[in-house]
Amino acid sequence: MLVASSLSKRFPVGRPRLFARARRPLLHAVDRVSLAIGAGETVGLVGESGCGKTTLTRMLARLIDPTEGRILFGGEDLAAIPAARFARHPARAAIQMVFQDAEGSINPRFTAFEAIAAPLRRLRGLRGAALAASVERAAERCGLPKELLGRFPHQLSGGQKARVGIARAIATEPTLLILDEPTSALDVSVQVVILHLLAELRRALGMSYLFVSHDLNVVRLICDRVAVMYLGRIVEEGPAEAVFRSPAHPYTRALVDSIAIPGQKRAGARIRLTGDPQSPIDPDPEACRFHGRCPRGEALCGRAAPPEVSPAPGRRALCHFPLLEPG
Ligand SMILES: Nc1ncnc2c1ncn2[C@@H]1O[C@H](COP(=O)(O)OP(=O)(O)OP(=O)(O)O)[C@@H](O)[C@H]1O
Repeated sequence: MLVASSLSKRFPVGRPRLFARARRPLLHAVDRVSLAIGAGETVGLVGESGCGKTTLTRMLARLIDPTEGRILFGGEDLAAIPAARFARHPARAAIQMVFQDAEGSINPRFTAFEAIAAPLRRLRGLRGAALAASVERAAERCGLPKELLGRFPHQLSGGQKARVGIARAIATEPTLLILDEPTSALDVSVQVVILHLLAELRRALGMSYLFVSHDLNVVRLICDRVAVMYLGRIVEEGPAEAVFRSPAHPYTRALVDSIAIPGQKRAGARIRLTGDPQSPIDPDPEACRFHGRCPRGEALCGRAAPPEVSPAPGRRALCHFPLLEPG
């Protein structure tokens, strides 16, 4: 349904140069990422802080412009439409985002009703009774009683605010929902309820999800496929269950080793990460980004970009020395 290919985002950093031709250093936040999200599919996106997850999701939702690459959606390359113009594009209603911080993403001066109504007004042109009916339908789907719609964010609990954020995102009946750590600011018990709500909505409305999370156990539970990011690149991708059971990339192995997976024993030695990641500023294009931190790394990894290997059908990893044995 959505196919991103070779998507990159580079930010100029450091002080602007006196001479326009002198190049500023570039921070490679997202580097040649390709990712497909099928209809009705839930794809998880994981990786440590600063690896580029938010930048990638913001490009896919066309909140920021990619430096290069394509985003095919509904037969059109969305990357070719400037972000400023995308605000009025029909696909804007079809791709919606749910943010981590429901509190910060809802205008404190808006009631719950107004927050949910805003995208319906802007993107669907609804007014009056039709607008009220759509707001109430979205709220009801998210388990928000009508009586709460007149309240301001500070008069709502964390769970209720999360429901407002989700209701606002589904109000325009999107086909793709991008969820950026949607439950990480919530208490554990509320997280479970919201995850159930999201699963139910996906089934009822047939949406696709791109689900960004730090919580690998949640990703494993709810995602069909998972993409693992490291320093701007997707280093491994495949069916969530298979990737978590037997990671091919040493970085994925280290991530999986850092969590306890209920009911699963690990064979072989654990991989523990040491050292700091490389700098994302003007990285060496001829080296693996994980080189220096990778326990399987050899001289070749610092000299040659890693090839894409396929450890099994539907799986891919970027590595010179993937772990191909079953975990
Ligand atoms: N506007 C910007 N200008 C310069 N650098 C930026 C900008 N936005 C993000 N970055 C850098 O891009 C890299 C990726 O950041 P991003 O927020 O996408 O990571 P993330 O994986 O979402 O992290 P987190 O999980 O902490 O939110 C980081 O090194 C960050 O400092």
